[in-house]
Amino acid sequence: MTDSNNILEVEHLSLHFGRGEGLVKAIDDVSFTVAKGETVALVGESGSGKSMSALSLTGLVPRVARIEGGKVIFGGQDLLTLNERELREIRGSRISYIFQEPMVSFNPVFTIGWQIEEALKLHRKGIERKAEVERLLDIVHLPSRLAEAYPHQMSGGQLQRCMIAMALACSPDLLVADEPTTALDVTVQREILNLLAELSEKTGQSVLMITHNFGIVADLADRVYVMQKGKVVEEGTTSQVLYDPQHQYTKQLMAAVPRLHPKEGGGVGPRI
Ligand SMILES: Nc1ncnc2c1ncn2[C@@H]1O[C@H](COP(=O)(O)OP(=O)(O)OP(=O)(O)O)[C@@H](O)[C@H]1O
Repeated sequence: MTDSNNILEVEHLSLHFGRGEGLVKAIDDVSFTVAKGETVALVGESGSGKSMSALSLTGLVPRVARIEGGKVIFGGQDLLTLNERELREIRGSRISYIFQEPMVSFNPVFTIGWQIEEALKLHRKGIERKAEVERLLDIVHLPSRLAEAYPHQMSGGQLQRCMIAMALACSPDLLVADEPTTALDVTVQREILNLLAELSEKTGQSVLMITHNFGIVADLADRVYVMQKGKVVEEGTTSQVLYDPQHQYTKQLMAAVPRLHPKEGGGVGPRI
């Protein structure tokens, strides 16, 4: 059923790899929604199907993957029915991704400013690009002079901020952040998470967050879907899931989050 407040509705999505003995149901009848301005987390351990769920929105799954059924309703259309050219239009302009490793997402031989300008050329013709690059760097709290820097001249945290600026370059309706802080050290993780929280609060950006870390969920998400072996095993508002988890797997995942103050108990800690 379509709710006009939802920006994304994934319905009964299934995606398989292999056949027979080697069959892997990477996504097994998964449904979730993201409303306008909402931050939704897909959380689960490695291999639970989070990334495939995020990538299948815009057809970024490996060639050997088979979509076995379901719908991805976005902007009034089912993205699973679109061809590659149509999907390319959506990718980067209406749905943007931030991945774990910012270093591999940038071309080492061009400056950051040049690369953000290229994204603007593709998706937002007719705007003053230099000024827009400055504005985007400012949104992610980077000085405009870094437009002239090359990727190798930046720290991991600065690069991840640039990645976010790049993802915002086309004012996407949905930002998909796939483990955006996993490759960063702890204090930098905190800064990037604060930035994402600020974006969603100040600009109403809808975010789909992929994470294995319940600490991140507690800080950022409005609602949570817990995934295990390709299925959603529990869903609810963040406080429902954190404070009153129903499924044994959710309880185990929460117990696995290291606490800064183990003796205090309670809460999902830590705030990384
Ligand atoms: N190219 C592939 N060929 C076969 N199986 C794959 C392939 N890519 C992913 N899978 C399988 O699909 C399942 C879901 O993978 P997915 O990457 O979505 O998990 P995940 O929850 O995002 O974990 P991670 O955080 O480790 O990426 C896993 O069982 C994985 O082994």
